[in-house]
Amino acid sequence: MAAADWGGKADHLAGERATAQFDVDGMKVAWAGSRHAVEVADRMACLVASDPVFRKDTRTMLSRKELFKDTLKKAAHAWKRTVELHLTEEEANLLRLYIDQPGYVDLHWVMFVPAIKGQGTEEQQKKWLTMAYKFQIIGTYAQTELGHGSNVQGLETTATFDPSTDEFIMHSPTLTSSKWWPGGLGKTSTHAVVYARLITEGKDYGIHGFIMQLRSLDDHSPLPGITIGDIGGKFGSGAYNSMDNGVMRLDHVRIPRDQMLMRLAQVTREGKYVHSDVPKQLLYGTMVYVRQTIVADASRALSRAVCIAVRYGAIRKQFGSKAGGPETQVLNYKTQQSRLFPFLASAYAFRFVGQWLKWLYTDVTQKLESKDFSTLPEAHACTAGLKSVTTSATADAIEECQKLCGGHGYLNSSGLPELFAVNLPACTYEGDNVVLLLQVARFLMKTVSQVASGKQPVGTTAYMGNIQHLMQCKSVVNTVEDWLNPAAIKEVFEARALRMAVNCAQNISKAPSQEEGFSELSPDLVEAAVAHVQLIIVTKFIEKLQEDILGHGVKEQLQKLCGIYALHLIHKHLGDFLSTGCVTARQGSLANERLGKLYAQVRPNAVALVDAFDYTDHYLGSALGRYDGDVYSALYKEAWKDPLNETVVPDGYQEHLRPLLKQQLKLSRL
Ligand SMILES: CCCCCCCC/C=C\CCCCCCCCC/C=C/C(=O)SCCNC(=O)CCNC(=O)[C@H](O)C(C)(C)COP(=O)(O)OP(=O)(O)OC[C@H]1O[C@@H](n2cnc3c(N)ncnc32)[C@H](O)[C@@H]1OP(=O)(O)O
Ligand SMILES: Cc1cc2nc3c(=O)[nH]c(=O)nc-3n(C[C@H](O)[C@H](O)[C@H](O)COP(=O)(O)OP(=O)(O)OC[C@H]3O[C@@H](n4cnc5c(N)ncnc54)[C@H](O)[C@@H]3O)c2cc1C
Repeated sequence: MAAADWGGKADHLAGERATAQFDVDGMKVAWAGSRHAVEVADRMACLVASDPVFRKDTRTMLSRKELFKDTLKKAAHAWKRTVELHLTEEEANLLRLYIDQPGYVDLHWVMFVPAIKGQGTEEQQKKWLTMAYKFQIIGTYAQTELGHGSNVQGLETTATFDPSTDEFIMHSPTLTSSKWWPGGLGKTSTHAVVYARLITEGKDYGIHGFIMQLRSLDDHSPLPGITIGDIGGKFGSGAYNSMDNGVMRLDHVRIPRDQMLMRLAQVTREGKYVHSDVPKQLLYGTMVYVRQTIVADASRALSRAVCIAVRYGAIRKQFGSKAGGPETQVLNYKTQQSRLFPFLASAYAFRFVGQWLKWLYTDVTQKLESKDFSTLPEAHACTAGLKSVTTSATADAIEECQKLCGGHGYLNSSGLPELFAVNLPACTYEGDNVVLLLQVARFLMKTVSQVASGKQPVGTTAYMGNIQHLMQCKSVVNTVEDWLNPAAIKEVFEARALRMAVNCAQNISKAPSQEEGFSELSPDLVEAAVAHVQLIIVTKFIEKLQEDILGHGVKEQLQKLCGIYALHLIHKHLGDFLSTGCVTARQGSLANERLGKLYAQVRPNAVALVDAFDYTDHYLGSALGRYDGDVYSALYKEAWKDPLNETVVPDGYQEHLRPLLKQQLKLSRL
């Protein structure tokens, strides 16, 4: 794919590609999940790259208004192409992904539609989804308010049932109850799933979802009683500013009773509140769904940053050998490798755990359909924990990739500033990462207490059942090579996670109350949750290696990357491993020694390993990460596109620069 995109020009990275010790096509399949996935992704990426409407090379130079209009244009064009080409859902999602510009359509497909699917009755789904699928209406997900985001139970918007008219009265009673942040709400959405406190017969039944029409389908003006607008510019140029995150206030707006999403609970014609026999946590189901997709987004964002930094690192040269030999590619510096290759390994690790999480989500959804709710807590903990750990690591890594690319990484044309700005909020949206890790910790504390009372844990906490062994085992690693053994790696990760969780549980039990103990111990609980989630990622990587993986040398490269992922975590969190007694200081330094050897083995494969992500130059959007490695010409060309270069003498010269220079000159002659 990328080779076609490159169009036969000189390949400055050809030497790098020639040193690869594995079949890149095979790796593309392992990365994408199947040959079919590679093929569809290629087709959609090419469709986007070859269409001038989807150009994005001057995006960071547009004003907010221009950028927003450009987003509307791209979204409309994408829909036109979807219809004309009869794209499948899979193809349409990929098309949207490769257009690579956040916009109202994300909220429509990723939150509005799933919220109705998950919380609407069959009748409601039929009515609303029929229109949503044809884009006759555009929807968003309006949950967060000015005063509350994390604490969903603290939302203030009210939905009061009026039996005299069979309607709900939707109202924002305070300034802090204004809806604040929903994407697409500001200027685009015609409808929303609005979360509000349901009040009927004088009683507050807490948060429920309601479908509301916000704007006229004739002239797009807000409906009576609705004040609506954009919340203002956000971090970075271009980036998330293409999205019209919005504010909305409701002044006693009436909607029919049947616009309450009634799968989980109903209000009868008389105003009686009736709860279905499903857990009330299903109200949060849309967030579980989206958190799962965000893990895949994180691996994609991280892999883009790594692709840019690896390719550029192979082109960029600084300093020669003392004997006056050729200059060194910065990728050959050991410090560069030890900073960058853990990100390369993490990109693969997050990709595979994301594929597994998608499977878990599908499995849980099928169980829910047959009224088996037993795996819901684990699905919540896994999606919350993996969303948190992968997005935090990705944001940090993109920032570090900018530094790995030196000064040029700081230019918009490197693609990294926008990538960072677009992915940074993933640490906050769909649940602040710390808040979500505390949810994981809550789940772990429950599991520890169940284990203590003799219950055998299952799924991702099954390892806790091996408590006798894991609480006292000592790692058997004795040589550098021993760290190649997946069982030895898994054992120390399991022991670390379990011991940290048990320590927390013991310390909480010493507190005057469970609640006080949990609050006091929350920093430790967050670390215990991270240890558990990292264990899941390591385990899923190891399990991936047990599958049939085709292609010469592909499995061997993945084994090395798995080793790097696990051992860099041991190195980074050595304090945890030492303090819980899972490894000794000597074993820690053996792990680091092994890591250095793995970096050296990955080095000749580095460029091919990022080629396997199969990104077009269009999608990558980086002068530094071009497939052909022609970095300097690209940087030079990009610079001239800047609006400042439209004139040789800048605007403002006559008013400000000339008088200053003239005045100083006059003074110097006095
Ligand atoms: C159509 C297909 C499309 C595919 C697309 C592919 C192509 C992709 C293309 C482009 C990619 C771009 C897409 C990116 C889109 C992203 C857009 C993002 C826009 C952002 C949206 C938002 O941010 S929406 C708002 C999100 N808000 C939050 O997340 C709030 C966080 N807070 C909470 O979740 C809760 O309040 C919290 C869990 C923190 C606490 O809740 P509370 O009720 O107080 O609960 P608590 O007492 O702690 O727990 C009670 C009980 O419930 C359990 N529980 C909590 N949450 C859940 C859950 N979600 N599921 C199940 N169970 C849950 C909890 O564990 C407790 O259990 P027990 O301990 O009592 O057993
Ligand atoms: C780009 C973007 C897009 C968004 N899109 C949408 C959307 O489409 N629809 C929608 O409804 N919302 C949306 N949101 C809102 C988002 O879901 C919330 O911002 C998010 O859930 C975090 O809530 P908050 O802003 O209230 O943070 P706060 O909870 O106020 O967090 C502030 C700080 O307090 C800490 N904190 C909070 N509670 C605890 C606790 N219990 N223990 C320890 N520390 C705590 C947090 O860790 C954080 O450091 C979006 C947000 C962003 C940034």
